[in-house]
Amino acid sequence: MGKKAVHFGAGNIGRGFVACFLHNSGYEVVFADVADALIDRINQSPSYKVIEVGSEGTTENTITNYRAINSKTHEEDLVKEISTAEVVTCSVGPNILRFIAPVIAKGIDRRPEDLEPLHVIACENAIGATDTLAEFIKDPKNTAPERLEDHHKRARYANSAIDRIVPAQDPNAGLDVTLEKFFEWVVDKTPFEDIGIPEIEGINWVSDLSPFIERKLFTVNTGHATAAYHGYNRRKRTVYDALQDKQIMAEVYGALEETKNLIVSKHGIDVDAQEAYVAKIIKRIGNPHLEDAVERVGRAPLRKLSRKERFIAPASELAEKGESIKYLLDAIEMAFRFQNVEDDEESKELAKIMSENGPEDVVGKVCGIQSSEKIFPQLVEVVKRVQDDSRED
Ligand SMILES: NC(=O)c1ccc[n+]([C@@H]2O[C@H](COP(=O)([O-])OP(=O)(O)OC[C@H]3O[C@@H](n4cnc5c(N)ncnc54)[C@H](O)[C@@H]3O)[C@@H](O)[C@H]2O)c1
Ligand SMILES: O=P(O)(O)OC[C@@H](O)[C@@H](O)[C@H](O)[C@H](O)CO
Repeated sequence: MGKKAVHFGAGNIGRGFVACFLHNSGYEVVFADVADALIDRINQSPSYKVIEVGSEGTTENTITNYRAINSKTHEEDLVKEISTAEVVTCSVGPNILRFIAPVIAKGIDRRPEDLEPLHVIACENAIGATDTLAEFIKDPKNTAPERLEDHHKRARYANSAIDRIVPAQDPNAGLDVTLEKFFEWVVDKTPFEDIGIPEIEGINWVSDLSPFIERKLFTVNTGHATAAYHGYNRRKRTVYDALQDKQIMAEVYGALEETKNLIVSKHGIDVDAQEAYVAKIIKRIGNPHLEDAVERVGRAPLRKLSRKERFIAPASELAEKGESIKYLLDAIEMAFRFQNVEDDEESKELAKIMSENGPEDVVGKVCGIQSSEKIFPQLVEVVKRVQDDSRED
């Protein structure tokens, strides 16, 4: 039997990056998703294309050898697939991990004793996403407590950092995915050391993931979101359009200068290396060949304004050290102004929270920051300004 991987979330990063790398490494990919039309299309199309675009030209990769299963309506079929797969990956969004955990738990529980443990790698923009998924899987609601003692013989969990810009796709593109050429997929190898790492070409296996995920989230995603939120508030359509505005570009540089101070001091990363990384990221997010709408990059503002995320995590740590966070606060203000955006439930929920709570409560509820923390009064000022402006409108 050939190698098999189950991938949850057949969306942009799922089809365009994770499944592409699994396929190129010889895996059959079983997609698990909940969108019927997408599942039907996958099962009816023997191949799709991954199209890399950039200043160096365009290259195409053809992906084959896959199937798709609806994880809601065909749970038993999926449990069987998971029980015999070598790898389970996911790119569903950090808030969806709790919903995919039950079926993965059942698949793990059913795993035959003669198989190596399942390798589980969550590919989300979040610190410790695989740990979060593992906690849901091991929750007594999903795995019987008496099965936990030897659970490690059936599954192992490795955190990862995944980086490749995949914009929302043209609705007429079918399953094809257009994305940037650059990619980085870094995975913690330590949970797999005694059982062997899965052979997936392109993964950088490391012993300490923390510098990689923080550098990625607090540079790529902080810069990206800064451009998107300023861009949205100045009626720019794409991140590229936003970066053509000199003031927005200055805000992005400013925010990344601030996070650089944290990344360099916290992880011992060389200043020159971080500056080169920042320059490369600004070029990547400003890729004129990617039509990356500010609404996609700014999506889910409650998640992006939460405690461990791209703005509040670095800004709160910098504030505790007495360092400047002016540009991060500007971006946070723009994120609080990202309200009632079409098709973005969190932006609607944000508007509701802003209209029903005082600024101190908003900072606690949305950012998870306590009044004893140094950043608290600065965040309260930001929220108050946004609330005052909405009342005037
Ligand atoms: N797009 C990018 O540039 C990029 C890059 C790196 C990381 N990521 C991360 O990857 C994740 C997915 O992002 P995306 O851009 O691919 O989003 P997307 O919306 O294109 O894809 C998400 C997919 O998950 C599916 N899904 C939703 N609920 C599900 C469930 N309960 N079970 C199974 N599938 C379910 C959706 O139907 C959709 O197909 C996010 O965490 C994102 O931060 C995205
Ligand atoms: O996926 P999100 O919502 O966490 O963030 C939006 C973008 O910044 C993100 O998808 C980037 O394109 C990606 O992280 C690049 O690696």
